[in-house]
Amino acid sequence: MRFDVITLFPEMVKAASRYGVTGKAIDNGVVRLETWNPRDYTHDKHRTVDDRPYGGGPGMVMKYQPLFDAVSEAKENGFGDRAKVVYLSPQGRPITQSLLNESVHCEQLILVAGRYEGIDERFIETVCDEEWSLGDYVISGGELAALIVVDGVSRLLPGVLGDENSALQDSHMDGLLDYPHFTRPENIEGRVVPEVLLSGNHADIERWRLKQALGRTWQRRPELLKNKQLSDVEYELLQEFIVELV
Ligand SMILES: Nc1nonc1C(=O)N[C@H]1C[C@@H]1c1ccc(S(N)(=O)=O)cc1
Repeated sequence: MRFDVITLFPEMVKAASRYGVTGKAIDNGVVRLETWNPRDYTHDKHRTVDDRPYGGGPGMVMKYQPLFDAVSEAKENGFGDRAKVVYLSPQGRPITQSLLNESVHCEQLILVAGRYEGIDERFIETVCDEEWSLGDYVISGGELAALIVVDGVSRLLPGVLGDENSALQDSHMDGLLDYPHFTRPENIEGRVVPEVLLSGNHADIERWRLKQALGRTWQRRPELLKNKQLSDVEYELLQEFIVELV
């Protein structure tokens, strides 16, 4: 899979991609990451990428032409019109696990990281296929959002995490929050590891983990359960969790 990030700060993106899961995926060739700087596609001596907003108001807006040319180069260097162009902005579709799961099937994701107050609307309308958002807040640049997409999708690719299952068992992978995790020592200042996890009984452990995931989701993010059709076993486990609370 190929990611192309359109960014005024390519070094920021490249540096952050050298570590962890993304770095490993790039090193073993499962992922290719390229950056394209709109400033390299300007034609004036000041290498202008932004300008004042029509209608007045604070801040600057990123210009259409440098962005357009940078995306065109990324497409030409990649999979052409088979690439999906995504603009990262607070106006976009929330970046959730299901969005990341869907994106695993893309051959090339061109991620446009905005700066300033945003980008010329005509670029979004004519060049971008989709708009995605980290959440309902404004950060200084779309690069962090792009890096989250690169990391979140890369870890789902076969061979990246080593044991593909661990990505599938992640929190939110099945619409639930994760169960609690423990490692040595067994006792930390009197706080011990749940007995079931030391039993070696994998069926009991799996049941306990599912109960914890259901219970934590009910406690912390009940709205996630609205989208989930609980099986009889899951419903029973959640009831058990709630009863044990009181
Ligand atoms: N949240 C986010 N998820 O992804 N990117 C996010 C983000 O805040 N990017 C900001 C730098 C850029 C930006 C883009 C668009 C707008 S605007 N005018 O559309 O409000 C404001 C600020």
